[in-house]
Amino acid sequence: MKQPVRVTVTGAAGQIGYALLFRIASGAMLGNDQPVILQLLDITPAMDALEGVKMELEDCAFPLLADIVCTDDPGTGFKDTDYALLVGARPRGPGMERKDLLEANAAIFSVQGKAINERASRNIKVLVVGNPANTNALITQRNAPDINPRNFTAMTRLDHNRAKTQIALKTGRTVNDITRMTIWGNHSATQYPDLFNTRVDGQPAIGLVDQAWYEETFIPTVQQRGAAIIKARGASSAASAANAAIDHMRSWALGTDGDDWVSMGVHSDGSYGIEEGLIYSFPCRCSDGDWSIVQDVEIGDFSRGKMSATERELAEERDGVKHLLP
Ligand SMILES: NC(=O)c1ccc[n+]([C@@H]2O[C@H](COP(=O)([O-])OP(=O)(O)OC[C@H]3O[C@@H](n4cnc5c(N)ncnc54)[C@H](O)[C@@H]3O)[C@@H](O)[C@H]2O)c1
Repeated sequence: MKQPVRVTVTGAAGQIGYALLFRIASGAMLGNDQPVILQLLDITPAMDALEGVKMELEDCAFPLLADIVCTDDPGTGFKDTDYALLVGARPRGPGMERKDLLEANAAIFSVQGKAINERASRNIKVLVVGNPANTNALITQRNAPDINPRNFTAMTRLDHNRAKTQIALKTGRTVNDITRMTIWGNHSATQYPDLFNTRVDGQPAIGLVDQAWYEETFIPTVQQRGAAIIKARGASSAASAANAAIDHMRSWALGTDGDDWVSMGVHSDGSYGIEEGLIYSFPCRCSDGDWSIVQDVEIGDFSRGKMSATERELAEERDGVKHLLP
């Protein structure tokens, strides 16, 4: 049996946490041979609820679950941790402007970045789920200057999975037939799901649908899916978000399949002309616990316009919290 690794989950008492922790403990994220120690971080008022989640985890008698730590102290939550899923975030309250939301989250993620810098494993892999995910990831990264900036990522895998299913449904195939999906940019309504490079059974997806459906139905459906779920369910997506977080970390830790790729919000190195340093979603392949941006993906004028729009939004979000970045 391998040595246990430490996995920190913030916002562990929330609804995504509830859909996430049991799957991490069962081996779905890091494999059936990898024991885990769960380090669960939430705020003080959530400690009773978190204790209840811990009791349920214990009651599952998961063979891979080596220990559970519950805490409201970031220093304890991130101590020696190998993987961190930053789910807890401040939701938008009534009358709250976008700027207020960015600032409230900047406060949370700067504290967590500092704790990661001081306490976590130097090889930590960080996934930010809490919104605005890309900018929260940037804030966390900037507050952890001793850790490689490539170790901080933001989740666009839910958008990626949504887009795969939408094109599979349209073309009468299954998700197994869909490869090379890409979500470019921000996890927001400006994200750009690219069908020019997606393959359906090896054929370019764009050739199987008409441009009007692509622009007027597919793109808005993927971009607005989160809002559609809130409207239908009366609560935001939780199980599908948890599933995407598992997929993201599993791909990063254990690798992507063959010549397929996945979408990850990662530190831009200037690829495709995207401003260096932004946390931007690119097509990525993973192996040996590392990711790389897939190069030479075809970019036409339509894609370029959409990629630039979502890049501009990310630059604006960053500028909105500039005074809070070290
Ligand atoms: N990237 C994506 O695709 C995606 C998808 C769905 C949801 N989300 C985001 O994920 C986040 C969590 O969603 P949820 O439905 O689980 O929300 P939730 O309100 O059910 O749970 C959030 C939890 O975070 C905790 N929390 C708040 N501040 C904290 C802090 N400073 N430290 C630790 N914990 C803290 C809260 O106490 C709560 O338990 C939201 O920001 C949501 O917008 C992202």
